[in-house]
Amino acid sequence: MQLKNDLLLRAALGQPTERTPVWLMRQAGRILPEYRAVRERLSGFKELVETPELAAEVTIQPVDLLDVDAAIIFSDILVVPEAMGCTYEMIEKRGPIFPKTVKTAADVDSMRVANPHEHLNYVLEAIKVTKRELNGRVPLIGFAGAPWTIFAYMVEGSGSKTFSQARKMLYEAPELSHTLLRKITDTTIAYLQAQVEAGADLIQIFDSWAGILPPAHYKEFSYRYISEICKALPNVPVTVFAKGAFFSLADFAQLDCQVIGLDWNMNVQETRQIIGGNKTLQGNLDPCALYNDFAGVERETKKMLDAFGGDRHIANLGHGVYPDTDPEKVKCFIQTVKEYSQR
Ligand SMILES: Cc1c2[nH]c(c1CCC(=O)O)Cc1[nH]c(c(CCC(=O)O)c1C)Cc1[nH]c(c(CCC(=O)O)c1C)Cc1[nH]c(c(C)c1CCC(=O)O)C2
Repeated sequence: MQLKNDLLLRAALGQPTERTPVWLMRQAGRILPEYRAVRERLSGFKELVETPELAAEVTIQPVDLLDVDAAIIFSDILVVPEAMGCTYEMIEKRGPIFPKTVKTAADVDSMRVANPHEHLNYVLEAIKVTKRELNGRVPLIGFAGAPWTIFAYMVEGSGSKTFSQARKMLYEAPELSHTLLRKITDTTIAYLQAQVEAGADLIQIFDSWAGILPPAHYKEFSYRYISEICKALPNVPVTVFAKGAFFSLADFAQLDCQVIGLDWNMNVQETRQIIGGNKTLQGNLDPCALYNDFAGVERETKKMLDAFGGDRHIANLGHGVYPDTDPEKVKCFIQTVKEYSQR
């Protein structure tokens, strides 16, 4: 189906746009009272993720309420370990935990390469329902975690400041680590290809825990698998967002992907120089800039837009929007991008 607003796709592919497209990582979620209303009727986060009609409803909420230029399918990166046999629980106000972690050769052996049509069909259904209900208003972004970030949760068993259990495994058992990363990568490739078949218009890979690895480990245990995933998705624009991976940007310039996401620590001009002119950059306002008053939000957003200079840019935050952000400030960010970037 023809998209009515294809700014995101054109910007990703380096085609001219009348203005800079804008969306927010984690736009579907707790910042919206309308999301919390849906969520409160349910047993928990997983019921929402696993019920395609409800997932579609909250996916579309930010398009209706915030007027963003893209929808991102409501799901989580942790559905992948679950499909492989490592189930998660989402604990209110604390985050995810995995009752059974993956550490030994027997644990790794017990993990399966998931078949997306069998083990993740609820996400594919949610994409189909969302595409139907969006009716071409804006593109739909599909996503998955990078294998290293998924590995980190499976081994650690929860969020962590250091993920020292996961990093320890890379030193103690590098081959076993690769065996697990291989299974995660194979699952992720099949899953993302299925998302594209189901209707996803662009794919984003989240490497949320990129920044905790030393550069050599990053190259060996993360970058090479991301590179493989990009190569397996030749027919759709791909965004790689690796938080904290400033040390790997020269490698990222070589990826078969169209867009590189910047976190708020990354210097825009330096990143552009390293990446070169053939990729689009996405980002990178500090999520905390949205705690400013309205004039401050406007000022910081304009500064960010000036740094990117208009072309080959998708406006976003440097990481997910924080749950206690005032939706009116989010709207101010979006409106400022739309008005100030008019060409
Ligand atoms: C690391 C990571 C996770 N999940 C995700 C990442 C990568 C992006 C990043 O770095 O932020 C990705 C994610 N999670 C969610 C989305 C939905 C789409 C969107 O971006 O709007 C996306 C893209 C929903 C969610 N995933 C989660 C919520 C909150 C759960 C709730 O409704 O109570 C939502 C809306 C829960 C979640 N899921 C995860 C954690 C650590 C937590 C708890 C802390 C938190 O809330 O941020 C794992």
